Amino acid sequence: MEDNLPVNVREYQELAKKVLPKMAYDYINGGAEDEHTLRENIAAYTRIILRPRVLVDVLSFASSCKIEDVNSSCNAIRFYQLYVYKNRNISATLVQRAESCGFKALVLTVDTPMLGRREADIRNKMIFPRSGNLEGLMTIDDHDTTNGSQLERFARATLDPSLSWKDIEWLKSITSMPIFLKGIVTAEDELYIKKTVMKQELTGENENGWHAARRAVEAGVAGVIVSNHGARQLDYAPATIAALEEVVRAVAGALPVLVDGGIRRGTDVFKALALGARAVMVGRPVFFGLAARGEAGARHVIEMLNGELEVAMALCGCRSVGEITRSHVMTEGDRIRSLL
Ligand SMILES: Cc1cc2nc3c(=O)[nH]c(=O)nc-3n(C[C@H](O)[C@H](O)[C@H](O)COP(=O)(O)O)c2cc1C
Ligand SMILES: CCCCC(=O)C(=O)O
Repeated sequence: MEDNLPVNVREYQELAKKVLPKMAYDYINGGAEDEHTLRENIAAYTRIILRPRVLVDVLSFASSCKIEDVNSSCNAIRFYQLYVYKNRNISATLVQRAESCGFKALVLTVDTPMLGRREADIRNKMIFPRSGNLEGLMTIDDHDTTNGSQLERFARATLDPSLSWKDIEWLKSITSMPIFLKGIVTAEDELYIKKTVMKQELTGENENGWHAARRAVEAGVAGVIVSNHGARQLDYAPATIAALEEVVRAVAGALPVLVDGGIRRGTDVFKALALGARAVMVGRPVFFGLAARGEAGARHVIEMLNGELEVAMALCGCRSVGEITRSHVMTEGDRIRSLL
């Protein structure tokens, strides 16, 4: 066993910064433009306060809340994240490969019709490693390592900026995997999703009911992920934890809502669940763990978050994830409303 293992995500981040080449660390850690949303993704969590309950007998908490309950990146279930390329055949091939490998769901990233301006990458003349997945499917003719971000040029050449709702229909026609949409931060998008999904499947007899919505979900979009791409796309997009509740309300139980962005503590996971997320996803913490200590580091990061969540749950008086409720947190909005 190594001495002095990091005890939290921030310490993993410090280690990752020490061991990674600057270009790689900046690529992983950086966000778009002023990095306002990058800071906010984390800061918005710090403004949410927990409201613990005491004397509720939580001694059995260790058995009831595995990270699997809240994190879709566990070993057992794999989701395949998809970009839609200008050449649809490439995306179709990737989808079919994922399906035949046993991936359980597709995560379609919808916030990247083009790449956000990541200024650290532009400054570092970032070179990105060729994706093995695209071998034989795409030849990328870019030997220019002297100018700007190579990833940005790759994205401009290959990603389809005309991606739209009709492509969801196309995706559904080529796969039986459930499709999650990743990159939603407003109720307006949510309502559109709900309407589109429900229009196809609702019979009218039970238009507002859970059953109809569930049938719709089974047949259509399986869920949405409130995400701003780790603040790497549109700077000044809302912090995801601040956007979550608006989206959850708009969906009104018709679809599961997941969230990512800025989660660095078990208490952050707790806050996201309290505000209506069915599960959370983490990005950079896993990269930091991986960079610092390989697979063991990545695993440790997830275990630490799980351990922190268990403690937070126990101290808030929650014996299972299902016992975490909206009244266990106080947001800035709640504070303002309480003064009125
Ligand atoms: C280095 C790096 C690469 C990423 N690549 C992708 C990607 O290819 N597709 C995607 O949908 N999101 C990508 N993301 C965004 C993550 O999926 C996720 O939304 C984000 O990292 C969550 O925020 P967090 O890092 O604060 O946890 C990437 C993030 C990082 C840090
Ligand atoms: C084409 C972009 C792939 C990587 C990515 O999504 C990111 O760096 O955030």
